[in-house]
Amino acid sequence: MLRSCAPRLRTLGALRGLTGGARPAVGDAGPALRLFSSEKFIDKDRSLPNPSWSKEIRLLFDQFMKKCEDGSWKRVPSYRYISPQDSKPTKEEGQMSRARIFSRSYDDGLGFEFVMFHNDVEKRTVCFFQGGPHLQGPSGLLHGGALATMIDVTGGVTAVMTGEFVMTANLNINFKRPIPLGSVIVINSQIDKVEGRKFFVSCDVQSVDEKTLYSNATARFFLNYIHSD
Ligand SMILES: CCCCCCCCCCCC(=O)SCCNC(=O)CCNC(=O)[C@H](O)C(C)(C)COP(=O)(O)OP(=O)(O)OC[C@H]1O[C@@H](n2cnc3c(N)ncnc32)[C@H](O)[C@@H]1OP(=O)(O)O
Repeated sequence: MLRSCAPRLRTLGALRGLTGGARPAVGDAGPALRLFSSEKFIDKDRSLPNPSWSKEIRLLFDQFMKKCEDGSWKRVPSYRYISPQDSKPTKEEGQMSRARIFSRSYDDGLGFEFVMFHNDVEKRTVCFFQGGPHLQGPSGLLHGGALATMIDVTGGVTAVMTGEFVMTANLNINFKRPIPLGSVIVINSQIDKVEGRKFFVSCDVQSVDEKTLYSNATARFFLNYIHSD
């Protein structure tokens, strides 16, 4: 029986519903923003171009927004918070009142700049990602943990759009080639199989011209039941 994550689940389900089947505005997840608005607080959808986006990621964005016109693809909105309850300044004191989604915790251009598009029929998600200067690992290269985060989130979104609220059970990543910091990469993620509450996902990470395979990964995401006591 789902309890404490029910509101979150409802939200994710509703968000999935919006992106999965609702009447979407062209390429958008429909009125998803309303899910995150309250009288005082409207969380900004961060999966939209901002001045830090390079020409390359903007071009990819435009290409996929066109693919959304027939409804086969949907742009996945992305916010600093995962549910309306989080999106309003929480009543919690101290540090926890500042909790937000890790991959949306940097100012524009400094960290994770990305946009995802999901295809419900093909059960796959494409993420265009541009890693900012605060994600540096070895000099001039993207930190492996930053790439792992994007693989985790992209795979998680692929499962969420197919299932409901998920938790990552494991993530197996092969780092094949270093990724120049600031470059745009393409993360392709798909559901390989679903066994009960387990989603088996595979991802590959390529350069935009598809000439370089930077990484490949497999992951398992679990529908996260909160067992009744
Ligand atoms: C639109 C945008 C929205 C936003 C969308 C954003 C998506 C965000 C995605 C990021 C998500 C995260 O980072 S989540 C944060 C990182 N992950 C975590 O903190 C997860 C911590 N771990 C757990 O909560 C738990 O271990 C679970 C939920 C993973 C599994 O617990 P459980 O459900 O109790 O499972 P349990 O009964 O132990 O085992 C059930 C079966 O699964 C198997 N199993 C259990 N763990 C594993 C494992 N790690 N790898 C393989 N198999 C496993 C067991 O062998 C057993 O097999 P059998 O006997 O059935 O054969």
